[in-house]
Amino acid sequence: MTPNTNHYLSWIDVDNELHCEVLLPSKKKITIGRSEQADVEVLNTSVSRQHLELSWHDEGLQVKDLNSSYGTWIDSVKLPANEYKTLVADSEMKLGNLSMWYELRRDNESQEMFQTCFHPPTVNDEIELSSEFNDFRVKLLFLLQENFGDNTLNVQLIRSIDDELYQLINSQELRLKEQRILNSISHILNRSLTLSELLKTALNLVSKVLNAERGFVVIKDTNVDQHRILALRHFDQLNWNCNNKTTHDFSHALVEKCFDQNKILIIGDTELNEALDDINPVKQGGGRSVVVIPLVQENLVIGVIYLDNQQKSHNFNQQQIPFLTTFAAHTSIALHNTLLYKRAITDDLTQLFTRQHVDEVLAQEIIRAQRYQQPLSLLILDLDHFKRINDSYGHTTGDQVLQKFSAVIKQHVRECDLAGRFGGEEFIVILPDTDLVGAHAFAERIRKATAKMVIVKGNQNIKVTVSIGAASYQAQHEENALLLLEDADKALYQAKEQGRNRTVSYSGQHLN
Ligand SMILES: Nc1nc2c(ncn2[C@@H]2O[C@H](COP(=O)(O)OP(=O)(O)OP(=O)(O)O)[C@@H](O)[C@H]2O)c(=O)[nH]1
Repeated sequence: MTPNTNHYLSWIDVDNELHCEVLLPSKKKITIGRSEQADVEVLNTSVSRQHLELSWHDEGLQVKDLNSSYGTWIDSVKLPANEYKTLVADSEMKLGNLSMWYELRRDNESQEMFQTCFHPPTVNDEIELSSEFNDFRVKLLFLLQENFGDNTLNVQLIRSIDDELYQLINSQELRLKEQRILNSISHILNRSLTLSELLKTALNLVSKVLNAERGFVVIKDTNVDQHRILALRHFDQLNWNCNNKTTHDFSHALVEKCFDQNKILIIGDTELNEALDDINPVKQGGGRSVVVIPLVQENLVIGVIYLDNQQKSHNFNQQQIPFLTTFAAHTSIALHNTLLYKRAITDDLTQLFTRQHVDEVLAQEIIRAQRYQQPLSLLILDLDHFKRINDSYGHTTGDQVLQKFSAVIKQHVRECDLAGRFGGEEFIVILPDTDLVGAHAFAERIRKATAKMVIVKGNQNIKVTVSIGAASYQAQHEENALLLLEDADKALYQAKEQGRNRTVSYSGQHLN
């Protein structure tokens, strides 16, 4: 983690408001408590006025309980007061009876680090609600007994009214709790997330709410008519191959069924389900109780969430279907929006980012490089004599070359880099946190891999080379992305001039 990038703590309160506090670099410490003096004010009676301190250390985010009355727990272990403990992602933090989920994620587009704490409704609210309802129940029971409870029939009638009232209160409380969780989930999912972030977040949230041990999300990739796993939770890496339908893999079979049938499937106990005997679920790595949830767009299943609990029978049940249906609808809408956005910023032919998106990201990266004085480099890559390929083998083969070259770029970039098609046979790679020496070395790796690339056309092997211009952000560029692009372009021109199939780094000086 780089100390200069922005780090945020964000959380959603019971009124469904999203709050955000910048931690680093402006603030190294924040406090959570019930008083106005705390940086994060949480209104819950089991939270002390100054309850907890969060601070950044080299190892990451650390928590310290400030000698609170009701205590702080991380994953059910109580923290000793005034001692630091490193918080790992995906853990549950309890301040008194207020539960918060801690989640760490990096925003791929802005490269900023977010700390996300999500908390479901406070326990206190539910206690207050149920005690009010129960008070009413007791008073009603007393009144009925006093006025009508003089014979056995009436006593039985009063008891059955009370039973019904009790069931009603319980189910209303459950609905209320689910509604609040759904609101929070929808709020979180509607933040602009990348596809894999969105699916991981949805998977984590629904797993926590339903007490699922493991899960994964499969998405239908319409381009290649295949299913791809985009999020895994406590599952070993799965090799998903939808053509291999003969496999007796339990989870695969159920997910395929969900894709076909477009409905939520709940199996309370796989060992008791006779229809599944031949699959032998537990041995084949499936769970004891399982649920699969379709994500739907215009009546077509575009993805499936699989959840299971390996030990516990009936962890999932039919009463959860209304909750799951609404959850699936929220997630499907967020997924649809994310896919639309992804399509808009992706070049059809190469599946790299579009020029417009690259321009936007470059402008943000330049601002960040300037503000935090971090290195930033840029490559412009141009295939050599590409016109000859088109002229000799035709435009379709030219397109295949562009696709294969794009795949080479994709194989080499890191998660935080951004590769785009700049137009025609010209490409661009933005390299955050990389100086000119690093950018040159990276460019050379791509250049060499491109020279080894072979495109087979009939009995001919087509080979191409690439020329690359590299440039790095300098203070004199200020916030002007065009100046940096011009430097990289000048370097590319020199690479072409010097005979192609080479990388040139821009070495010119900028004068104020
Ligand atoms: N197949 C295909 N060709 C394209 C595409 N976009 C641009 N081109 C072609 O790419 C070629 C670029 O040619 P030039 O700009 O002369 O460059 P070059 O032949 O690569 O020569 P140098 O860059 O100087 O090494 C042109 O023939 C364009 O028609 C595309 O999407 N598909």
